[in-house]
Amino acid sequence: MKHLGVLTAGGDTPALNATLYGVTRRASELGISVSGIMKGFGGMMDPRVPHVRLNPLLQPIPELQPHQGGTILGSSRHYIGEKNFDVCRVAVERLQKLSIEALICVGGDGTINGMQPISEFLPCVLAPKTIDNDLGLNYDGEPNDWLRQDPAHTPEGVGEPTYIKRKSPVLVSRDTMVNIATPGYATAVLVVVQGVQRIRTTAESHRRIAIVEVMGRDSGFIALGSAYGQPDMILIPEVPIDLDAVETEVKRLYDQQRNVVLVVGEGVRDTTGEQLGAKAASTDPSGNVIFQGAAEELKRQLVDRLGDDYFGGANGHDKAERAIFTRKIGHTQRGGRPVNFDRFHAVQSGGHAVDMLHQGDTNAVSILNYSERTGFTYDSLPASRLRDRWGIIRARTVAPEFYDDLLFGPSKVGRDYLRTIFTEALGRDDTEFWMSDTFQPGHLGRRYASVNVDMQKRIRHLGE
Ligand SMILES: Nc1ncnc2c1ncn2[C@@H]1O[C@H](COP(=O)(O)OP(=O)(O)OP(=O)(O)O)[C@@H](O)[C@H]1O
Ligand SMILES: O=P(O)(O)OC[C@H]1O[C@](O)(CO)[C@@H](O)[C@@H]1O
Repeated sequence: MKHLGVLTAGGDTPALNATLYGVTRRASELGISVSGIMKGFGGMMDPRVPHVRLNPLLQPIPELQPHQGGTILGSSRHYIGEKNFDVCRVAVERLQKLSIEALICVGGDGTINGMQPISEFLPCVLAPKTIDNDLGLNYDGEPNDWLRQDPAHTPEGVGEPTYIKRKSPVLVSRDTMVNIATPGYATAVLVVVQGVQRIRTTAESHRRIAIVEVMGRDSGFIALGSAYGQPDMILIPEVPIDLDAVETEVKRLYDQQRNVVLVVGEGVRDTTGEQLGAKAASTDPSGNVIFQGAAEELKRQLVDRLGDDYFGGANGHDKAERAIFTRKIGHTQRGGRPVNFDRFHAVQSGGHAVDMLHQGDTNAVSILNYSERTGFTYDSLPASRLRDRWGIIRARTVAPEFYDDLLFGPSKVGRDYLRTIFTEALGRDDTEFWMSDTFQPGHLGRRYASVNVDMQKRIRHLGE
């Protein structure tokens, strides 16, 4: 192999450039040229194939910095369709005209679906990324435990098939997980933890209830990690919200400490299965639900239940509406400098993806596993092992073993999982960077220099 392509697809994470760096560094060691395709699958589908040579003379270009958040290639949710083979064949022919012999896609579960039809024509490997930490399995064989009920077999006899998961045959723990964590997750949790700690003291001062909404469409891993910020209650999408239980606990806490901090995953559901934040739902180009606000909806429900009288008098609030406030941590979770854990593993994962292609793997995923005996190790997983028998890849969710719904937080097994990732997630250079960079006087008089400006100058097109 002399030349490979790489692209970044889906939502960005702080560790994408680190993965691109790992790809480029390992490829350079092997004497392989790397071209970055701009803006995910969208760039591949563009007849002019905008691309940038990432290692001319087998040296990474200076714009490619592993500690810089985001992706210098840009990303998109450009939809291809899993069976759109004709379009993919034409796109691959264009890559071949650029002499690209294999492709690394940096992305999440959606990206594997996009990669699937392309892998019919070109060797492809996925290097995982996603702040949601939902790419992987709780245990080997998990997709085989899904059952489908066809509408013909339901009393109504119409509608879409429904899927339910059989109870897991193993006790899930960090040791059973396939791909224990995805680059980007640790940094997102850091941002959430800092947010929760800051919200706490203002909620304490003003005797308020704060509802903090964090990302994670179907998976509560980010919410679970917020436990490091010591919120009083964590609500995850995997466990339907019992509003009576939430109200009782909120009142108990508020009566005692005159402030409460709740963290909610954006995808939390009520007991009917409806997502709180999707009441006025719309979707993005990949078909993912765009949430309107689970925290706002939960606030509405608590305002109704607690009422103005509860907060009046000694607590100094006229209205429940003022006493309860919401904050979305939002896209700050996705940006900025990646912490040491993400940076290190993203670089390794990118390098491993190159080795996988070099060894002849295709339609496979570079994964990070952990066991007490070996520590962290890299492995290769055929993408098909993530699919159920109907071909669906499901977001990995927080296993019941990881969450205690009476404590509204991580269980012992969940805490063991978090410790494995976070105890050494920060490096000394993370704090040094923070100290030296945050109030650097030079920032005051200098405008932000976007890497996009220099990257734009490097873009080449097919035929040029
Ligand atoms: N079923 C599918 N068939 C073909 N392409 C798909 C499919 N699902 C997603 N894709 C494409 O894969 C890319 C990434 O998908 P998506 O936006 O769902 O992000 P992701 O890889 O799951 O990462 P994240 O959810 O963490 O942002 C997009 O370009 C999307 O259109
Ligand atoms: O930036 P966008 O396209 O609004 O996407 C937001 C979504 O992407 C993610 O960050 C990653 O899938 C989700 O947690 C979130 O719901």
